[in-house]
Amino acid sequence: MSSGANMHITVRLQFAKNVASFSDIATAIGQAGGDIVGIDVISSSKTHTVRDITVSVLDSKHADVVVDTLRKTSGVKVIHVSDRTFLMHIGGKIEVKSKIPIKTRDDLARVYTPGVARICTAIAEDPTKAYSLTIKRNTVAVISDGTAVLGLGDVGPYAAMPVMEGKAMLFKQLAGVDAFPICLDTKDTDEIVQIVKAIAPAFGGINLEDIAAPRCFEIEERLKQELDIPVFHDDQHGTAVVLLAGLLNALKIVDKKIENIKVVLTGIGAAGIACTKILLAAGVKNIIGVDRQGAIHRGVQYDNPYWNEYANMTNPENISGSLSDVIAGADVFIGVSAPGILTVEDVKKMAKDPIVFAMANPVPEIDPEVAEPYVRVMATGRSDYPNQINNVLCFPGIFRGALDCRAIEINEEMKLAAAEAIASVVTDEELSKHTLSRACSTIKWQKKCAKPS
Ligand SMILES: NC(=O)C1=CN([C@@H]2O[C@H](COP(=O)(O)OP(=O)(O)OC[C@H]3O[C@@H](n4cnc5c(N)ncnc54)[C@H](O)[C@@H]3O)[C@@H](O)[C@H]2O)C=CC1
Ligand SMILES: CC(=O)C(=O)O
Ligand SMILES: [Mg+2]
Repeated sequence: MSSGANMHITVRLQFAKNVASFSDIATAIGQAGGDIVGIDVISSSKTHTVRDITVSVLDSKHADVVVDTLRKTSGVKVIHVSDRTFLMHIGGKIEVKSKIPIKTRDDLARVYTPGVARICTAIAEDPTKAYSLTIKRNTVAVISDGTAVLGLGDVGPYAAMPVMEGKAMLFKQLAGVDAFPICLDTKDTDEIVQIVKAIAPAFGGINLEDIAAPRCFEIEERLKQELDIPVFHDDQHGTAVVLLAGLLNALKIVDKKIENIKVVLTGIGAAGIACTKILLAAGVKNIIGVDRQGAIHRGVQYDNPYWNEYANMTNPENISGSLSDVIAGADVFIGVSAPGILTVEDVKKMAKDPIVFAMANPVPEIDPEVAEPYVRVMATGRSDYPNQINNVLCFPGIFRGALDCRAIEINEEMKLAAAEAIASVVTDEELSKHTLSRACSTIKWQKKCAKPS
């Protein structure tokens, strides 16, 4: 399955009018499996035409095939190839803007020295004034060490930036929260805790992102203890909230009760452990976690202490075996693990009306188009398929609520309330196997989360 969401390339071509026609070009692209979605004439002379042809392709390899085919077409010269997703990232995706124009010396004297000194003094005398006189009350730090970026793994702090910039955009656009991407060039737990504590005065909340398990658990716990602003590991709690929201709606479609279902969840890391905990809190009784070595069960001493704890709270029948073994009879599959690990054969073994949430990004555990004929409800984490179950449905709104009521934490009750609120955005009349969730719907429910803690 393609990892490039809706990948389009734009190829600028020059072709000699007496050698090649546009239909030759269209045929070449079609034969290479590309789909023309746009044509712009750039210039035309008696002998040559230059056109920008935008082509939908499956992925980067497929793009190379299309371009190679064009290069081999007689009379055609490829001038350059661009990718609209790359174009969107040139120079980064966000910027800082002033709220007040500085037009006069008087303005300057008030926003900056000497006027600003009186503001500093006021805050020094009463630090809570930082909430009214600085950006703190509406600003969140998006912190990553780049060790578990989407499902790409440890790609490092530089490569993590596009995701963190994207999260900052979503905070702003969906909930009006100002967010800064901060990617740290360290994997040391103590150092990360120390750095985040040291920068905390500027922020009203800390959103930890894409920090690998199990280190993420300690970092979050210590920061929660030591800071008086909400600290929220999005991959754990944002994911858990949206998963529960999606499941509540999916269960209505299949008419099953949460306490009766069997759930198999793959990927017992940051997202998987938090998803399991919220499902247990919501009433699921039978949940089996599967990681690379198979089902997590009691009777094994795992090196990962979180898995020993996991074995004690899940898998009531203490079943061992591979994903293919334990999936038999499951009502729900939840994947927060790795691409392509669920097969159609596995899905066929599930109970009647299977619910499959293949949430790994960017490539899910099963291609939704392959799974679709065998499942009742299918969801992924992607924006280019129906039923997006992605923490973007949660983190902007839950922080909006937390900042507005100046909450000092985001607790379990707030997460459950957020899940129910997100689920409720889709009304019973609208609910169908293709409208489980509504992406970008945080504005409507965020107010419900904004209760003082
Ligand atoms: N849709 C959404 O909103 C979200 C999706 N995710 C996705 O979930 C995945 C995991 O993310 P995190 O929990 O943050 O990472 P993590 O690194 O904390 O955990 C990943 C876990 O998956 C396990 N795993 C890897 N390959 C596996 C396989 N073949 N079979 C079974 N288990 C396997 C790893 O051993 C590890 O325990 C990523 O693909 C990520 O993009 C994560 C957060 C939100
Ligand atoms: C969506 C997200 O946070 C992830 O895949 O890591
Ligand atoms: Mg993430």
